[in-house]
Amino acid sequence: MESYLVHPSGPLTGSINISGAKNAVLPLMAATLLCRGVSTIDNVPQLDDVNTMADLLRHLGAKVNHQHQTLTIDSRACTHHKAPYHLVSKMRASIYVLGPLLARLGKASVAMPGGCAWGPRPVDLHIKAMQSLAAQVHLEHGNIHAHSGRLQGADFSFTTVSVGATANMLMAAVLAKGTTRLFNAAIEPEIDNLIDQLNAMGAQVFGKGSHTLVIEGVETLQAARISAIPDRIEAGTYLIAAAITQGAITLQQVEPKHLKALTNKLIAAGAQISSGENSISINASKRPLKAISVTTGPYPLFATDLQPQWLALVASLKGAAQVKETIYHDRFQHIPEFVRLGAKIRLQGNIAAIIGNPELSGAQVKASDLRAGAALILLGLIAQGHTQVHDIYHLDRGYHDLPQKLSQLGGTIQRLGKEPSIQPIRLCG
Ligand SMILES: CC(=O)N[C@H]1[C@@H](OP(=O)(O)OP(=O)(O)OC[C@H]2O[C@@H](n3ccc(=O)[nH]c3=O)[C@H](O)[C@@H]2O)O[C@H](CO)[C@@H](O)[C@@H]1O
Ligand SMILES: C=C(OP(=O)(O)O)C(=O)O
Repeated sequence: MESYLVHPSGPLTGSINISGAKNAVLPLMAATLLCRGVSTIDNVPQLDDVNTMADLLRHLGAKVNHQHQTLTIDSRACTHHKAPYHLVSKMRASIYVLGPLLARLGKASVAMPGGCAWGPRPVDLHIKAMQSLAAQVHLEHGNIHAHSGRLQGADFSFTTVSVGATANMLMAAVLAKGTTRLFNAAIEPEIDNLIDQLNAMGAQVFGKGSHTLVIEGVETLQAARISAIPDRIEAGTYLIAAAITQGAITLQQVEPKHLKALTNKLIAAGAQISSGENSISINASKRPLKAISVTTGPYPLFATDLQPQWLALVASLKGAAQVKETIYHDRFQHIPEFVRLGAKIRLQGNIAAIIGNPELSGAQVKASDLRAGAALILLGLIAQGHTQVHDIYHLDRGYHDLPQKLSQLGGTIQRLGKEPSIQPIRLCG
């Protein structure tokens, strides 16, 4: 099992480019199933999750080619409707093929993605959404089996704001007969990116950026070309890396407005932030930052995917703060690993109370999931001695060129080879 050896760094400095967003690319890839043609997606990072989705699309009959940062997906021969466990179990986002397969083939059989590293992640809203479009759905032997004639437009209200269920429903409804109205839809930038792609394919989706979406179903869609938006979570991780090391860096190829919730908190902590059209600079070198509390929430609130990294920051600063998680109440598997490094954190329900400790000491730790792994790397950059982060396959899911980008900023993390160890059970990503 490979690991990263993280060397303590001084303040990070310099400039890096941010990659395309994993969480945008995955639904964009699934949506290519809705047409019979050759689709192109630009700004696609080299990530394990992208490879997994490519393998899944190939399994369904597509030809997928990823060169440099461009993906071409030829979905003309997609006739298979089964997304098997060995692929779906690698990545929860595999559920994104449910809507497109139903819309295209009138049938889909997708293994249940199950729970993730930090606790339950239900798919009930995805299923109810498909049922509202007149699909018959039943669960058997760990699979979601769905079939339908042409899907029928309907009104559907999400009881919880769900990025994944909104995306799946959009992809199903664009080819449904009649009008679909979605209430309490997610407004994450990745949803807007998907809507742009669907409309470029000939779909009629209205209300982008609002919680109410109206979809006028069309008979067919054509292949289109779309670029994935910049990865706001990757960008946020590097901004926090600069903050934790009291550095000053610039990120290029970002969308500053997608990062407002984070940059506002960084400013409140005492960092200087300046934004260009597609760049953000942070300077955290002027004075020690203050520990600031955050509460996660759906966009445009503070992203849960930046919660472990923020928790790492406040764990290393003088002062007390709270981190409240409202999206995934159990997303705190990283705390015991932080504690190994000397962090002082008490968890009560979905609130972590932190007393900062600027004197952290390096240790052997384990990435419990993707962002938890990123947060441990950040702590390793400032802990005394070395920190070895194990189970880094999680990081390969979501951080393109992590060692190279950190090294461009003056940090050093070294990928260590496969040492004999017990193979972990890989849940849904
Ligand atoms: C590939 C991808 O884009 N993953 C992101 C996506 O995950 P994902 O799309 O899985 O997350 P959701 O937005 O669906 O989850 C939001 C909330 O809705 C609940 N829920 C969701 C679906 C459902 O059927 N029933 C239900 O109750 C979840 O338990 C959670 O409490 O959004 C999350 C929240 O921003 C991020 O952490 C993930 O990085
Ligand atoms: C949790 C994440 O991804 P996924 O939903 O694919 O597990 C993430 O990107 O932080």
